[in-house]
Amino acid sequence: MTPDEISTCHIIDALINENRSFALWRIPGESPRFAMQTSGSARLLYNIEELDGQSGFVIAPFHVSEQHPIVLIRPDTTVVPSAWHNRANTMTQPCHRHGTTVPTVGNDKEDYAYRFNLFIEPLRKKAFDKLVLSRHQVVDGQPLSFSPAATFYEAIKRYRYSYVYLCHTPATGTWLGCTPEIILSGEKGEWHTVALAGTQPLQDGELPTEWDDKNREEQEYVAFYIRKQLHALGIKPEESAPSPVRAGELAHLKSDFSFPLPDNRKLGDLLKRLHPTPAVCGLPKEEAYRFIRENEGYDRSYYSGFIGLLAPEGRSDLYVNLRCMNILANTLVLYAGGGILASSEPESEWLETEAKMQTMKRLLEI
Ligand SMILES: C=C(O[C@H]1C=CC=C(C(=O)O)[C@@H]1O)C(=O)O
Repeated sequence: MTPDEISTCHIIDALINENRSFALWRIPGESPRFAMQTSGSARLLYNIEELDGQSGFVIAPFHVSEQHPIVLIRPDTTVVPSAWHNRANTMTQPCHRHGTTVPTVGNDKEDYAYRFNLFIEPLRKKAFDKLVLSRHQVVDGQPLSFSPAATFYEAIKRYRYSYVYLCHTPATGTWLGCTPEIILSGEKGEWHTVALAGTQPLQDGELPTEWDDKNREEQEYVAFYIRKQLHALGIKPEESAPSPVRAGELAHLKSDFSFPLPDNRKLGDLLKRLHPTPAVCGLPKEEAYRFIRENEGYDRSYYSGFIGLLAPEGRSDLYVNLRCMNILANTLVLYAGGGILASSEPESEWLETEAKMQTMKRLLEI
């Protein structure tokens, strides 16, 4: 890192310790951007539609609750403050990191196998077409020198094709992630979303050319759902055929949807329709959502929610919060999941969640 980057990292880590509301993010192919709210508190919302007409940096959970509200940072500065500089330099160790509570129930292979059996049963009985089963892993004992900001800078170098962010608010605590999945991006009359699903490792660093039926089917469920949601709004999107894309050391199948929007002040309504797509939830949606919340055995918190800049008057870039971690004092909570179909095998699904968690672990060298 350059001396400038090192000093920026000290400042950003100090902002976390001071419990400020800010976000640092990098859209693929662009330079990092920063936004912070210095006066007043970030806005807490309890309904996705309330995002209509709002602008700011959003962090929304998988399931909105009192404990996990939608948080909207309304930035009044986009420059990393230098006023913290001296203070940051005199700090010898991080203070308590504010955050959400650590989910405590099961994160091991045995628990995953138990949950897998709960999920596969209704899939085999055709009560669901698809369900996404996720898990978390608690990593304790981070060295005092662990720097969220330095991890962000490492991530932007390593993951060129992912959206990388570091965000802190008093309500959400600190989150960092590297996600490949857009939920909604665009400006003026040109909007974009994607159907992303199906996973394989890169083969000798290259995108795989062969995709089996299970992966194709998994991705088609997401595409089907997005098509249906857009059609219900009278939108006829242009849709590309699925093709493989990179996400770190993994590859997924993705199809792109491009469409105009009659009213950019209704982005909350559209997000409410899209979230959660079958890339993180399942089909049929409402039943799958309920099933996951009742049977997954833990609260996903902000994992598999969405995150990013909402700007109805400018450009919005919102992503599904995947390949992420919640950074707590001395503890990290990592998250990953995968789509389960009736044909899924527990061992390969487990290995897929392990591979997805590696996206964060590689940054920690653990
Ligand atoms: C749910 C996750 O990934 C989704 C996105 C791409 C591929 C997926 C899959 O193959 O299962 C998942 O739907 C995750 O990373 O935790």
